Amino acid sequence: MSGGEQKPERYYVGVDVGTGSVRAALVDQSGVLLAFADQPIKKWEPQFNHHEQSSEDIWAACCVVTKKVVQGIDLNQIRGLGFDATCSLVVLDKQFRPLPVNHEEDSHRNVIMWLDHRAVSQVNRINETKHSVLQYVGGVMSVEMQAPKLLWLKENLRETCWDKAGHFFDLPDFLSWKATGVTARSLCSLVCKWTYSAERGWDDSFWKMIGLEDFVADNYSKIGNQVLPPGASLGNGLTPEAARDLGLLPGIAVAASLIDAHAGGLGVIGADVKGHGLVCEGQPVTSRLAVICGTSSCHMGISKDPIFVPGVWGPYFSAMVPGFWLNEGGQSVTGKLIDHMVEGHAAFPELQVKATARCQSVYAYLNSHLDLIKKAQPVGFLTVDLHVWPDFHGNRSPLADLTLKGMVTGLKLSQDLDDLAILYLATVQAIALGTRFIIEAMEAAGHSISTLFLCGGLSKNPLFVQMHADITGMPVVLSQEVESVLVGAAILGACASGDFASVQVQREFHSVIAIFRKQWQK
Ligand SMILES: Nc1ncnc2c1ncn2[C@@H]1O[C@H](COP(=O)(O)OP(=O)(O)O)[C@@H](O)[C@H]1O
Ligand SMILES: O=C(CO)[C@H](O)[C@H](O)COP(=O)(O)O
Repeated sequence: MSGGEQKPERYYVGVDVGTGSVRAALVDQSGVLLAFADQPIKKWEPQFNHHEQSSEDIWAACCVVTKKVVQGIDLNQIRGLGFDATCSLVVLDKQFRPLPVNHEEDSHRNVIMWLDHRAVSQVNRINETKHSVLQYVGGVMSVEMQAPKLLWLKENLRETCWDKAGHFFDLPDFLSWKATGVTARSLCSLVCKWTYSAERGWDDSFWKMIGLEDFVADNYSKIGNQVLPPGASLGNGLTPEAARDLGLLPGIAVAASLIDAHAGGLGVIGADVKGHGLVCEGQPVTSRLAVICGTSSCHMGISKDPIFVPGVWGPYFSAMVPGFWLNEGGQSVTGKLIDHMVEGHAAFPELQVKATARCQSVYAYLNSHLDLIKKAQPVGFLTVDLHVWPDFHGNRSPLADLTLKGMVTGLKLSQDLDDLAILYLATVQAIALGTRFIIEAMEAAGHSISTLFLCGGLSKNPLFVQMHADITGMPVVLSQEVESVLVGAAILGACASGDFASVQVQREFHSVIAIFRKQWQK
């Protein structure tokens, strides 16, 4: 700027709580990520299909990573803070203390994780009601949503948990409460996981029909009766106590949160694609599908009018992009499945030794190993005799059948590194075929999708991205900013501060770094 004072830079902090770790980023006004930190979080699996976490452990990790990313920055320049998180269920008593969600009465473990499948009997009974709210979750409620888990707590932990409970939070809303003391819930969590309607609010008849009339009787105070759009500013901002914990100044704006997949969707779906020759250039944003690939994969497609896709969650109004309906397809375990297949193979110790010797991750090593053994054929052809059915944790979309199991066909007696590499490739291909299956269901119902926008941990794996391009036949776009989920969280903070008028930021905020196109024809 000539002749005048340079305006001080404005910064935003985004905090992303994934399944395995918490990440934070310091982001500037143009969406550039200036600092990044991550920290693992604890998980417990006390019995098969029971997955638990600790809200105190998660908050402590949020504090560690936030302090790290703001080191050396003038705290007065930090204008806003946004959180996103997995859609896990946090249980607190009337004084906001953690309550146990387990038979062992370990109150440290007060979070039922999103992938927990303990409430099978409860979700089956909920689905048998055929209540009209089910139309808005793809026709069938998933065991991973909150209503069946709440019913499980009432039926199984009546005295130790249910009767003492004062607050049930989706994890993203727990974090914004912890930062501000405001118990308002985000429209995103309530619409996507709790059957709330942006247009009609709670449906009393649903909760009465499934045996959770308690919530109606107390006017939904335990699950949320104040609902705000993602990015809305909460109360008076950061409380002095939370500011001390996080290493920030009290009073900075804190936003109503988003679920992690939705923050990723927001972080990539508006990318500026000008000049890349992509078919979606100049087309409505509804021709784009954001795919957020971490422990799970989530397929976020938006539309101007509601589209009912059997087996695909939604349509949800304004749950990700304001004014648009959202359909959310999903595969419950994708990153977790790849890790499971690779780490469980007899040749894994050998792989670890070889990858370490080359200072590579096991996945970078496997990708180069596949390149070596493919000879003249495209790498995808290495699996003509080996196939994986990827529903090791049930099928979220589009079959919506949690009883499905995984399958591998074409196994041989040998268990060397070549076999491991090919099994890994077949798993990645199975996941990409699952994405194609979801896209086909969405298109059959009325979506018209031409381009995929990927983010999340698996988007750092070029083989995973290429297989999505080969198998769907669509170009796959990666954003300049690899940590796009964190960009989504930071956008929330910018919106809460008033610096951005809406979470729908200008396209220039996120630019494209790489495009993967289909490499071979059948
Ligand atoms: N550089 C990488 N190459 C290959 N896979 C990766 C890479 N980084 C992360 N992943 C995979 O991504 C998954 C985790 O993604 P992430 O987005 O961190 O998950 P979450 O948000 O669920 O915690 C894991 O399965 C991990 O193996
Ligand atoms: O249900 C979801 C989003 O609606 C996600 O699967 C869940 O939040 C877990 O996310 P991640 O795989 O990033 O840990």
